[in-house]
Amino acid sequence: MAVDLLPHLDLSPSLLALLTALLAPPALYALYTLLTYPRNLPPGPRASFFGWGDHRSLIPRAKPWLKLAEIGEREEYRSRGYYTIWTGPKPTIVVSSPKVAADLLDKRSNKYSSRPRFVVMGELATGNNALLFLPYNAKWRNQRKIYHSALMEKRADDYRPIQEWEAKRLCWDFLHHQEGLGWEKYLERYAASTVVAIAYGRRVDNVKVGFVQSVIKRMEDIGRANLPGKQVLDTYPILQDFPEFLTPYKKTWRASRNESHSFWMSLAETVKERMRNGTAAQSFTKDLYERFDSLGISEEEFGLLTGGIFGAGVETSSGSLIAFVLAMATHPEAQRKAQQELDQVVGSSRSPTWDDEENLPYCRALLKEVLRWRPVAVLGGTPHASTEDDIYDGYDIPKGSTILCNTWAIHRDPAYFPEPDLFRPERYLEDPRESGAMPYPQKAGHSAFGWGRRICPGMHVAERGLWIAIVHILHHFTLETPAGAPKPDIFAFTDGFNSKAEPFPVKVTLRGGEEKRKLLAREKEEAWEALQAYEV
Ligand code: HEM
Repeated sequence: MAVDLLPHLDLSPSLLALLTALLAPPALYALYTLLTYPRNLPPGPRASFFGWGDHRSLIPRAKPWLKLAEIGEREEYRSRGYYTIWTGPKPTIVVSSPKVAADLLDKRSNKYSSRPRFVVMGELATGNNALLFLPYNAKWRNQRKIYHSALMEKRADDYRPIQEWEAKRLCWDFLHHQEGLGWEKYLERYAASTVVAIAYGRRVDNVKVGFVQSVIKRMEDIGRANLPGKQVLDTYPILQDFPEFLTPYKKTWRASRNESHSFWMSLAETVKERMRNGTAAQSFTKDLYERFDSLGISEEEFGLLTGGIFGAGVETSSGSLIAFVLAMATHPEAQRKAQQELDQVVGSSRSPTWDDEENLPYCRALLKEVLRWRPVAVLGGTPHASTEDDIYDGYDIPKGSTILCNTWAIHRDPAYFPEPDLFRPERYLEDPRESGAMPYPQKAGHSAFGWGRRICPGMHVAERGLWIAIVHILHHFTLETPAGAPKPDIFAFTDGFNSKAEPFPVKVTLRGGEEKRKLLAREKEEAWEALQAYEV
């Protein structure tokens, strides 16, 4: 009798049959995969359970990029710049070298532009309709084309006026912050307002309003849910096929999907309402409503596309601006040089404008260095997956592998960025051949916006928004650590797939006297008037 084989467990035959039915398919699948998998994968740390699925215990749930970077630093992987780990039935290739990331995701983007299977966020929570989690398929291509048409470099210029007006409003906020904590909320408001204006043609005067808080919370939840190895369902998608009574969470995620859809559509509805009464400002949502019939998307895709801008753009932009303030508070020399350049080019009687950009190379380099020094999307945003078997550098990378680019490690590779923790905009002005640094394989000089065909479609809008805010702040204020306060810790960053600096106190000093104050007041009034078109 089968039960006698397990004398200590008093299992009834029917329970045993049920257990066998449940466990046999995954066990056979695991065995099949183990036996048929290529042996010649890029080397990686040993996993204890027959090399199977056990690296999750090696990688902490909090800030995994640090441990992943540390493994990449080990003697045996350092020169190669990548290694294999297992967090489920498919291998994950962790990349910490700029060259390898560019070789795979940029140069071979035809093979490396998909996503791993995201059972939770992709299938259950968004019904395979959200661009960020979609595999490389026709639906993804269609959505990507829609984003491209609205956010490409030329179209990004259309959003410059709103970014500039909001930068003036931001300066007004900074004028009223003397020293201490709490200044981040001004940057969060700026980021939310510019991004929401692009998405829905409405501005945000206070980040505490319900719909903004709701999106921020949603993004934090996604961030937490989306870290590698965090979701057992993503690790073992086969669990998804288990009957509903064994997987009650499916119901919860379905409810969450419906609730999200209603939320995104309620935001879009406000645009429709204003289109009806002729008061809608230009926005991505308005544009999509006008072209809806020719777009070939469902209503759910529509809600996720319009909400996606909001979701993807706010936390990333504000986190980058917070990193900028951290850099200024800890590297006064860089701040002084940027201010000198601004004083020479702009003078003190006006604020910088877009026309000044080409004459401000140091400020442009400073923005690049912010994005390099403390990238918000520390693990490259969302991992890529391969859609074909490949051989790289003599190693097999089988179809379906996850490619996890550890941007934190990539941006700290000393061969490309000597003394990587130093904030040094000069890196972007020096000839790499003279400075001894290797030329970065991506044209931008950093990978803060990702790689290849999945590269951030909002990067042009984002860069413009960061640039105009940064030059306004630097031109009008000096940022420093208040007297008596400890120097901020440049390594104190939050967890989540978008990571930002932990709060630290800052002293904000106006660069100039009464004339400067009057200039800021006047510009704020002008901006305020122009922004009325975006008030709801
Ligand atoms: C400083 C600000 C931003 C940073 C650092 C950033 C970074 C990133 C990164 C690293 C990715 C993943 C790329 C990859 O998979 O290789 C990404 C994807 C994405 N970003 Fe951004 N982003 C920013 C702002 C924005 C803005 C303003 C928008 C919209 C207007 C946006 C929309 C998106 C979308 C829709 C995706 C998904 C693309 C896809 O999966 O095909 N982002 N972003």
